[in-house]
Amino acid sequence: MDKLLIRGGRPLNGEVLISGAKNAALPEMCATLLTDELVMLTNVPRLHDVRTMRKLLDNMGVQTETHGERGGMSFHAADPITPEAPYELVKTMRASVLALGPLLARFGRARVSLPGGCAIGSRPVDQHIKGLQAMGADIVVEHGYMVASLPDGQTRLKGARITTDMVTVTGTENFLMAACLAEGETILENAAQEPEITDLAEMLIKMGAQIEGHGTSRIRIQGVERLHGCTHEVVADRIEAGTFLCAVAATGGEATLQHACAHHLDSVIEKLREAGAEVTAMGGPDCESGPRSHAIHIRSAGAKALKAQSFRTIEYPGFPTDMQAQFMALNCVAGGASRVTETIFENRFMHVNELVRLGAQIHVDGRAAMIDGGAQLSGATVMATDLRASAGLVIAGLVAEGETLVDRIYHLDRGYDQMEEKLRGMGADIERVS
Ligand SMILES: CC(=O)N[C@H]1[C@@H](OP(=O)(O)OP(=O)(O)OC[C@H]2O[C@@H](n3ccc(=O)[nH]c3=O)[C@H](O)[C@@H]2O)O[C@H](CO)[C@@H](O)[C@@H]1O
Ligand SMILES: C=C(OP(=O)(O)O)C(=O)O
Repeated sequence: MDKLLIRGGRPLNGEVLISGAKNAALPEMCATLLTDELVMLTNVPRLHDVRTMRKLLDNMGVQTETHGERGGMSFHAADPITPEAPYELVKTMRASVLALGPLLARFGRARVSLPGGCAIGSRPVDQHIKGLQAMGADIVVEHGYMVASLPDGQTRLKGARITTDMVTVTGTENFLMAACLAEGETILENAAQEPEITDLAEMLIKMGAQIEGHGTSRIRIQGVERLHGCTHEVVADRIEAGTFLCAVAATGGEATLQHACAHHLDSVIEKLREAGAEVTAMGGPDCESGPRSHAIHIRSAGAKALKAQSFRTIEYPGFPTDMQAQFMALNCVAGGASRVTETIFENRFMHVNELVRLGAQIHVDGRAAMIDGGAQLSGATVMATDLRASAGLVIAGLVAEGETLVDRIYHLDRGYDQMEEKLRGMGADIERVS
């Protein structure tokens, strides 16, 4: 099993290229199931989850191919397609639930295993099921599978007004994809507003979908009979960018994150600025022109010169839960006390015990973690427990004195594209060991 060996205490400097977003690429790969024409994605990140999703699509009968160095990947879901996502392929990946909406919309039936993914909470899919049922699907859960079909004589889902009990990212994506091929109008109330949803909607519009209001809490979709092929560039990964920003803030240094869009990270950047780091957005106020014209510059005098910041995780545009562990690592070494409240997932503090092993001062009380900053971390062997927890431990290792060994980095490989190469390129002493 691979581990990361980090010798801490070096500043990070230079340039780093931010990859396409895992959380946009995965739904967009599923969206290719909505048409029998060829779909080309570019800027697809090289990640374990992407490879798993590709295997899942291959297994259904989709013809997939990679193209060139720049993350090009084509998908051709021509008939016959087996509308099934088996447990063996989906057990490590939550995003597999995103196959349900497109399969049901195009083929009128689907059999999708209940998903796995990071162990950060119970993560039910009741809202997905309820929403698709509102669109006329019959769905039963049996033997660990969601088995979905349309009533006899019905060939398409029906448009519906769907109001979810809470804001759900993959739920919104499933309904959005399903609604594109449904009969009539679907209105999604309480929709998630994450940039990855906007990116997915823009891809679907290129495929011929009629969508309005994406990026707001009310999305309106007019169903069409068929969608066609398109070429689409995956939006930059704001969480990868945020992770590198926290790493540079903690170690000190000056770096430019190419292709990253500052606007997608407003809540994190505001906290970094309040902490005392200098962060500059480059390439305009929004990200509509695509990832390649944007960058973020950061300069930090190092954690000792920064002030720890309290925050609460909340849906976009609030502070992302996927950045909680990384910013907490920064708070451990920046000066002063802070409070981090996790409101999205009930079990997303598993990195705390590992950070404590490195010398951090953290006390957890329910959904809040109280951190006494200014810790002098010292290297140790720590265990990665989930994707973003792993990233938090890497940041802590980069500032800790001596050697830190981060074990179980298969979690990290699910969602970060060549993280250690990128960090090494910025001056970190980090290597992968078996
Ligand atoms: C592949 C992907 O894009 N994953 C992201 C997605 O996960 P994911 O889409 O799984 O997270 P959701 O937005 O659905 O979850 C939000 C909250 O709603 C609850 N819930 C959700 C659906 C449901 O049917 N029932 C239910 O109770 C969840 O347990 C959680 O407490 O959004 C999360 C929250 O921003 C991010 O951490 C993940 O990185
Ligand atoms: C928790 C995450 O991923 P997933 O939803 O795929 O488990 C994440 O991206 O931080």
